[in-house]
Amino acid sequence: MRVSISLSKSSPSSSRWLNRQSRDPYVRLRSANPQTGNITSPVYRSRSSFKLLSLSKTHPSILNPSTTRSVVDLGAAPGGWCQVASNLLKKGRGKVWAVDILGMEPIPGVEFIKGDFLSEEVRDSLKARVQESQLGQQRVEDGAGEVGFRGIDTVLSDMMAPMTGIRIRDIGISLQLCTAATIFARDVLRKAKGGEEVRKEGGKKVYPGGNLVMKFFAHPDLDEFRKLELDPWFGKVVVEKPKESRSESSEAYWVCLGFKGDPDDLR
Ligand SMILES: C[S@@+](CC[C@H](N)C(=O)[O-])C[C@H]1O[C@@H](n2cnc3c(N)ncnc32)[C@H](O)[C@@H]1O
Repeated sequence: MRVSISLSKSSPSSSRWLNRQSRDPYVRLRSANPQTGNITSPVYRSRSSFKLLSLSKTHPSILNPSTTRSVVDLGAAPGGWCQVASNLLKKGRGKVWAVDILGMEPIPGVEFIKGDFLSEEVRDSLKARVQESQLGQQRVEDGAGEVGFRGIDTVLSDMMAPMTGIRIRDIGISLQLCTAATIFARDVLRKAKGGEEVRKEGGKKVYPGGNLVMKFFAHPDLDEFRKLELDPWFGKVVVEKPKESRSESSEAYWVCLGFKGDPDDLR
């Protein structure tokens, strides 16, 4: 049996989607030459890029060209967030490690692993690569000697599996992905050193320690997750719904600033 997909006889839902895409300013902006405004090949690979640009404008410490040197991007394909991160860090000496179940075209300065982040093997491989690369770099900079793992400056997670429309299931998947990303982030993020103070830069507070930016879907179970698993571990946790995120979507982002480490060790 041959199955054909036709855009000419579109179903009501695909017409709605096409209609929405044609009216979406961020879909158009994605393809506009920043100098001329003419539509060319896409500047960013995804509409999501504008969400990260917006989040980093509000919270500059998550991708700061002079202080951020290492970024991990979870659920990275097709690569919009990686583009934003590697562009912002270009002036410094930043490096990005990215993971996705789907493949991704290469981006300079980004090391990509194709795999399911829910698999322990994939998480271990990512962690090993990050640690090895960072230690290698420090050995060169410090002229060998005893060097430790400095820790990652920012972990980003825009991971989301395709929505099933069954709310309880979609929330369950979101919780599962957030749990995996949080456990990983706790393992690799740079920890604030004892005595390091919150400082101000450009009128904004900068919390010592690494940062985690993570997509979630609004639900009381996820509020509970934040209270138990994020708030005690970071200097500050805020919920952001960038204007580029569609209002009909219940997605939002936790911006977790200043990783403090295990609250039990701090008591
Ligand atoms: C919203 S898209 C990310 C878009 C990306 N931030 C960008 O700007 O191009 C969500 C991504 O999460 C990925 N994803 C979902 N579950 C995953 C998993 N278990 N492991 C790895 N990637 C996963 C999907 O394959 C998808 O590419």
